[in-house]
Amino acid sequence: MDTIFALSSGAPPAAIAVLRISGPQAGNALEKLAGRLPSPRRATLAVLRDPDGAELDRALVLWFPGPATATGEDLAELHLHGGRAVVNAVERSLGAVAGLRRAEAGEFTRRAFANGRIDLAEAEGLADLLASETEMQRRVALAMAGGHFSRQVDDWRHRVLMLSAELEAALDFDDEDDVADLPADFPIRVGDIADDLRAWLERPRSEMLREGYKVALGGPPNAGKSTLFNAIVESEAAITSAIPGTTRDVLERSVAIEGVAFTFLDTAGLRDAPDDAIEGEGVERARRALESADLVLWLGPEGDGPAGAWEIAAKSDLAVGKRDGAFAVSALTGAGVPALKHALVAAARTALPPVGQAVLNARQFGLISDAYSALTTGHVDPLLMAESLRQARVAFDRLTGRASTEDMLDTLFGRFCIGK
Ligand SMILES: Nc1nc2c(ncn2[C@@H]2O[C@H](COP(=O)(O)OP(=O)(O)OP(=O)(O)O)[C@@H](O)[C@H]2O)c(=O)[nH]1
Ligand SMILES: [K+]
Ligand SMILES: [Mg+2]
Repeated sequence: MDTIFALSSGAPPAAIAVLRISGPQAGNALEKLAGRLPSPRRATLAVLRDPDGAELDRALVLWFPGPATATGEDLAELHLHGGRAVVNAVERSLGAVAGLRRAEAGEFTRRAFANGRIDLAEAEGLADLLASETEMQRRVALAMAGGHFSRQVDDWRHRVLMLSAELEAALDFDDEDDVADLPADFPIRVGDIADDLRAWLERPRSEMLREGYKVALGGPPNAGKSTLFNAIVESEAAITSAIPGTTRDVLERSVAIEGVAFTFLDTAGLRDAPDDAIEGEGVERARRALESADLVLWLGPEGDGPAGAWEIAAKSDLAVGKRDGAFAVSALTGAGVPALKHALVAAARTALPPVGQAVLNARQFGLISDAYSALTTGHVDPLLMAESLRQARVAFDRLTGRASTEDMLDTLFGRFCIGK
């Protein structure tokens, strides 16, 4: 097993740069640079020297003997002065120690997983935590990284395992030529687990957190969609003009409002007889975008928008289309825009997971669905039921990584930066 090292803090220059070393040679490497091995788990001031004895830096060093460490291996940390040349020089000296090499992306975390320090669901949560950009993403990722979901999966797995064991016992006990019956309370107990799974399947999904709450602006040409879009995303992203049919492609902008992630879509004006084939294609794309959105802001005639759309009375400064039940906004003066944004945040929050609640990503959703299908087949034959229970257990094992493929691990750990 190689010993790996990498810069685990941000890019220099910075006040401090943290280099991590993990693996069987970590202690040896630290001793070579610092002259001696400090007491475990105590920050110690040390002069680091290269193999020729020349001073590299004066640094805080930490020594964590394995296996009770973040990676499950011997681990050392060097807190250096965060200059590019300092980091380069120390990395050069580490590279010269036999058995040491630079870490690949996510390799520290992968070792933590391989050594059972974290499970797969926690690793996924960690990846999301590092990638999180909004307050809401951070909180959900933290809940996943904290093992809440993993504990839940372990509970399901344990319950299914108990049922399997009881079933095996019942099958063994039975006469060879007699047909065994399911224990009486079985359907109820299997159903209880299935109900739990369904509750998780009904939760909002993590893609929604990552991509944000999707809001599309729709309506006839010149309704003021692009101008309102620009006002909401606070940039001149879309071209606006007095010419109907200005917007052709669907334009996307992701922004966070009050800590909630949104993706806004500006679309071509809908009309039945477009000027040309290009506008016609634009109208097609607009219709698809409106269908795909979580919410549509409709800037057209009352009742003409898609079901569930919010009616927007745009250009309120002109006092043309004022009407009840519609948001009056003027993208030109800004009137009504803050109120609209506020209402959007409230709507997004109800559609997004509550604070601190863990959510499923696409992979987890698929596996929970598999387990759910296996447990809702309604088998009364004990042998078939035993097989269903086994299938559910396989899905649970894949969730926490008890059973996982190399491909999947490569994909997951490749998401991390080097040094994590
Ligand atoms: N007075 C006033 N004019 C506005 C307002 N919003 C947009 N306009 C004008 O309305 C015209 C059309 O605006 P756009 O934002 O291009 O309208 P659109 O719905 O995106 O149009 P298409 O992309 O062609 O479908 C432009 O001349 C804008 O300046 C507003 O709030 N008040
Ligand atoms: K226009
Ligand atoms: Mg437009």
